[in-house]
Amino acid sequence: MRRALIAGNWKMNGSREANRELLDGIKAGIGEVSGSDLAVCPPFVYIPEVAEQLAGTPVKWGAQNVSHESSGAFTGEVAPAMVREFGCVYVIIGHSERRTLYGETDEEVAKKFVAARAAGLTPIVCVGETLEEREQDVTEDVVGRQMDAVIAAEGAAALAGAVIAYEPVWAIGTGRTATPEQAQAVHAFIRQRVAAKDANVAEGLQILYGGSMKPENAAELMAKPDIDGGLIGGASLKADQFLAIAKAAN
Ligand SMILES: O=C(CO)COP(=O)(O)O
Repeated sequence: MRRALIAGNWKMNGSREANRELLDGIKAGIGEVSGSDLAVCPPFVYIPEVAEQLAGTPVKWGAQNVSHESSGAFTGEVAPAMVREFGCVYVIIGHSERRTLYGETDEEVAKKFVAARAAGLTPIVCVGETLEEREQDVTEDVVGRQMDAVIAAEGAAALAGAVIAYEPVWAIGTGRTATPEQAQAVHAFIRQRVAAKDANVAEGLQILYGGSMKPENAAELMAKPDIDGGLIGGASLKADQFLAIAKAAN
């Protein structure tokens, strides 16, 4: 039985004050959540403060991106070991916003995956198709290609303990969620893609859904056999909504 993971991707949102309020709210309600792992991924600058505020709670934290380099003349970049030093357990890799707005390629994502693992981080690798790709009926080609790049980097065994997030680009921040059936179909495809190389790793792999997941649709999505949690954007900025989604995973 795979454990559920509910991870909040705060994106470029928050302030010291807003973060404290959000985390206080999460901490106050955490007692009612059982059976699933919780994590938040704030912007880099807030990580040390978030780490202090979450120390000793069951909520883990992570980064939204890292460099594939470990140190050196890479202005503006942050190395995996640096976020690890501040207690990050997770790092989101290859979010569609990074792929589309910052030109991250499958190869770049694969390199970041390798670097994150080498630093002891758990990568949450994002994959997903655009609306145009779905309409052209090439969702499996796109997601298969994105998965293959990561699998090819170090072999399927490297996915043991990693996390995949299926985030259809057309569902992110749009209020338009994939139906549980649409999501399940792609999740099953992803698991199958890994199983073709390593059945054990595929069986244990946490595959999250992301894209307008809300308290109202979370239970239905996570009831599907291959949906093991959520990567939450907007709803992770409200303690009550984030907790309600976590409870829906119970
Ligand atoms: O991109 C997402 C999480 O990484 C999803 O964002 P929303 O939940 O705001 O649609």
